[in-house]
Formats: sequence, C-alpha cells, structure tokens
Amino acid sequence: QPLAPQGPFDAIVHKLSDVIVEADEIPPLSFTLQTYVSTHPSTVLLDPLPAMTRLLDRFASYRIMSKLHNSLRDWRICSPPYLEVHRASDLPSIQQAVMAQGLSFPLICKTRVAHGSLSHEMSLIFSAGSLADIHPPCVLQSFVNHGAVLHKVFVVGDKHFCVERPSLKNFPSRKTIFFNSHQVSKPESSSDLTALDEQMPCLPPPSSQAVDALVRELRVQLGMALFGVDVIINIHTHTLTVIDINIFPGYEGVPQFFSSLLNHIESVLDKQTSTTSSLKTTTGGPPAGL
Ligand SMILES: Nc1ncnc2c1ncn2[C@@H]1O[C@H](COP(=O)(O)OP(=O)(O)OP(=O)(O)O)[C@@H](O)[C@H]1O
Ligand SMILES: O=P(O)(O)O[C@H]1[C@H](OP(=O)(O)O)[C@@H](OP(=O)(O)O)[C@@H](O)[C@@H](O)[C@@H]1OP(=O)(O)O
Ligand SMILES: [Mg+2]
Repeated sequence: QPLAPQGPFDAIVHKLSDVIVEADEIPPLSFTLQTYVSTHPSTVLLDPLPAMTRLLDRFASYRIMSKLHNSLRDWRICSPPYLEVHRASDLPSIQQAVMAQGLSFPLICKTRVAHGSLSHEMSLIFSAGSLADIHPPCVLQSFVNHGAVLHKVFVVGDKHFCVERPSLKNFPSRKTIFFNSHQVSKPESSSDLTALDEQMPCLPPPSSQAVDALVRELRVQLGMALFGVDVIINIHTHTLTVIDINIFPGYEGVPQFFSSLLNHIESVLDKQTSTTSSLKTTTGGPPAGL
C-alpha cells in the first residue's frame, strides 16, 4: 500500500531489519519509507534507516564495538578481538590472519549479515585446523569465558533495562560445534551448550554505572534509540565485554517496554515541535501567502 494516502504520520516506528535483509520486492519497503520521510520532513522515523542499516553488517557494528574501549577507558569496557573474513581463501592465509590479529582459540564464527534467520547460525572453532569449517563472509571473534551468563541490555530512548539470559559455557578443545544462537540465549533456551557444572562461581552483574556509560556512548555512536547490547563479564578479569549489538530487539522480560516506548515517542515529538516553532520564530515563520 502507498504510504501517503494512509497518513499524515507524526512518527513511524518500524522493525524493518528482517525485511531489508530478505528484501525481494521492487521497490523495497525501506525505499518506500525513506521516500515518504524525505517528502514529509516533519515525520519522525524511529530509528533512522541509514543508522539502522549500518548495523545489519557485523563488519560495521564490530568496528563500532572495538572503539568502545577507547571512549570508555575509565569503565574498563571492551569487546573481544576479532577478524573480518571477507571472502573464501586458502586455509594457511586464514590461519595467518588469525595469528596476526592476535586472536586466541576458541573462536566464534558469525555471519557477516547480522539479522534475519540465517544470521544466527554460528560455530565455535577450537583449532587452526578447524578454520576450514568457516563460510566467509564472516567474523571470527575470540570466545571469552564468562560463566555462561549473558546480560542483555535493552535500550528504549533514554531508558534501559538489563535482563539475564543463558549463554555459551566454556568448552575444552574438541571438534567444531555448530549451533544456532537462538538455541542458546533466548529466555526459554535450555541446551547442553549452556549447562554449567555446579562448581562454577557466580559473577557479580555488570556495574550499573558502567552500563549507563556504555548506553550513553552507544546512543551517540549509533544515532539510534531502540537497540540492544549483549554484554558478558570476563570470568578472569571481570571486565565488562560487549559481544553484540542488535537493532530493535524483542525486549522480552522488560515489563515497562510499551510505556517506555510511548514516552520516547512523546519526547521525540516534543523536540520536533519545539525545533519547528523555534525555526519559525528565528526565520519569522513562512512568508505571507504561503
Ligand atoms: N565472544 C564471545 N564470547 C563468548 N560467548 C559468546 C561470544 N559471542 C557470542 N557468544 C555467545 O553466543 C551467543 C550468540 O551470540 P550473538 O549475540 O552474537 O548472536 P546473535 O545471533 O546476534 O544473537 P541475538 O541476535 O539474539 O543477539 C551469545 O548469546 C553468547 O552466548
Ligand atoms: O524479533 P525477531 O524475530 O526479528 O528476532 C530478533 C530477536 O527478538 P525476539 O525476542 O523477538 O525473537 C532478538 O532477540 P533478543 O535480543 O530480544 O533476545 C535478536 O535475536 C534479534 O537479532 C532478532 O532479530 P533477527 O536477527 O532474527 O532479525
Ligand atoms: Mg545479534
């Protein structure tokens, strides 16, 4: 359906990540939406398409993650070392690149495309010889032992919420493990890949001030307000480690999600109204007759 006859819209909240990744329409829905917003500049798009589209590519989002340790140095926040593998090449070249990048085994192999059904197929690789199992384009990220607890930080505007989820446990060296991330870190996930033995000490949750600082920084870096950050705590160093960023996640386990979303929409629209009226004051408003 064309958008214009359905409007006017003050704001459009969208979750187009899957649609963009799996687009087979001409013109794609994202194009229709962007065209509408360009011709209706007072309509607010949550979140902006260019910012969101950038995060569909793990090469782009992991570069943003890798800069966090600089901007958030005071909080000892980091992300695991990783390597971008752009195309299939011979095993020795991949092994050499892994060594040169200083990556340590095991490595998690994730598809370059960050969203959509195929993007959750991953593998855990334990040795240089098993690098033959990867399917580029992909990222290879060092596995960080974290006691099998994932902290999902869900951001809605200027609020955020932390939810604990199961996560991959530490494995002794073995053959490559192929898994789907949704088997592992959904609220209902129950898997041998996450079941810890009882001697594993519990780690404290991430410091709330550090998470506040992380979210503040990412809002600016991403230019987005509806996103999720996946965080683990390194079992040896207790460092808060960012492993993934998600566009408009499911917010499962966040009871205040809907009211927070409404507050966010209201505050964006208030800002929009005050910008428009101050523009009218400074420019004297539209010329008479228009
Ligand atoms: N570097 C890492 N070290 C340790 N565990 C990791 C690492 N990266 C990912 N994992 C584990 O793998 C799971 C899936 O990783 P990731 O969040 O990147 O996948 P995803 O498909 O993008 O998932 P989602 O979209 O639900 O966030 C994590 O929840 C965590 O259990
Ligand atoms: O909502 P969708 O079905 O699109 O799935 C998204 C899923 O939300 P859900 O909770 O609603 O399943 C998110 O999980 P949480 O971080 O919130 O746990 C996260 O996995 C996204 O990456 C998924 O988007 P996809 O990568 O598949 O495009
Ligand atoms: Mg993700």
